[in-house]
Amino acid sequence: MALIALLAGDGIGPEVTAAACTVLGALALDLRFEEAPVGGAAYRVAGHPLPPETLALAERADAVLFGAVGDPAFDALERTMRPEQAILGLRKELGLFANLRPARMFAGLEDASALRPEIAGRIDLMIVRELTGDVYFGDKGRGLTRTGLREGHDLMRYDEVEVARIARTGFEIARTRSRRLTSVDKANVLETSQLWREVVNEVARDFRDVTLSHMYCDNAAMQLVRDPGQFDVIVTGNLFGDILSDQASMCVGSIGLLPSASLDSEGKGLFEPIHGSAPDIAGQGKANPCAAILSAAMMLRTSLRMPEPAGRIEAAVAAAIAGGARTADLGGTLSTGAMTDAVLAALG
Ligand SMILES: NC(=O)C1=CN([C@@H]2O[C@H](COP(=O)(O)OP(=O)(O)OC[C@H]3O[C@@H](n4cnc5c(N)ncnc54)[C@H](O)[C@@H]3O)[C@@H](O)[C@H]2O)C=CC1
Ligand SMILES: CC(C)CC(=O)C(=O)O
Ligand SMILES: [Mg+2]
Repeated sequence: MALIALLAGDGIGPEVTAAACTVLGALALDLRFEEAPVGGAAYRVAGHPLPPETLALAERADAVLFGAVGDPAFDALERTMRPEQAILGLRKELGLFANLRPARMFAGLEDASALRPEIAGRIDLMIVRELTGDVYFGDKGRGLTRTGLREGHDLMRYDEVEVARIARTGFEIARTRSRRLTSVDKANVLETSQLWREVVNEVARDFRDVTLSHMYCDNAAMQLVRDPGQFDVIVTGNLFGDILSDQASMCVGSIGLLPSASLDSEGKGLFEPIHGSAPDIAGQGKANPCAAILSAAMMLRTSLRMPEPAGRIEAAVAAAIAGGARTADLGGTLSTGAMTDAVLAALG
């Protein structure tokens, strides 16, 4: 029986993970759930956003199902104690360097996209985001300039091994899709990106069957709304991938639709929607649970090697949406619970 660490977190995290668990429960799979507090919820009860017991559970579980962290009540805390540190800590401690964020247009949802329907209809892409390096993990600090001005810094840094392993993931995924890989960087101005591009080109020699192109991040952001159909797999760094995936979500209708898998070198992983804790709608039953439900499907397919129920969940979400089920973010009126019911009904 597979052990799932259930880390619901803050804001809408508990609402959307509950929806995901309801859907998993309907499939009567051989899964056991163990819950632990994380983020602001953990800070409240244990004085730390990532208590050792929570990390230990995540380490011994077969997979982690994660909601979101972030709570405005803790905005004044120093950075290392903020709820968001919990997800960064989990990614680093568990070695989850590869973050897969698929974005595809669901049939019938073109009207919800920020793009024209004929453009939105072509979207089916995978963002492969490096997850344990870059400015989120480089040296950070505050100080004073020589003239007494307050300053802050976050070092952008990658080494060649970190770039090569995420590039390899990008190429391998491209091989399972249409064999087109776009590496996104900012090599015109960043030394880190020049190393990134150099190493991606070196790794490309082992994947001659994949067509590699390079694009600067600012252009990629523009192309994502101009002609997203040109992209199949995008491989990029932590910061650029974070931003581009939120943007991609609006191209397909809502941030409430995009799931993610964060994987280590053996395929063990943490599965979470790409969105945050959404304090503006927390506790109101407004959250779209689809991203969390689809994250549970990614968990089944990727870490637990259960492709059949994963496919059933994905098909049920698509069928519910095709049948007109819409939460407020998609222009509809369904609550989180009613949207989950629509998915359950489509599950049969
Ligand atoms: N992995 C994580 O735990 C993440 C945590 N955060 C944290 O979450 C908190 C809020 O951050 P924001 O920048 O507001 O980003 P957010 O993703 O939480 O929300 C952005 C906007 O999207 C909406 N939204 C998000 N998820 C939705 C859903 N499932 N259904 C319908 N609407 C949804 C929200 O209502 C809000 O208007 C912050 O503390 C942030 O640091 C942000 C991103 C990821
Ligand atoms: C705490 C943030 C780095 C999380 C985030 O925005 C993300 O992973 O998408
Ligand atoms: Mg983000």
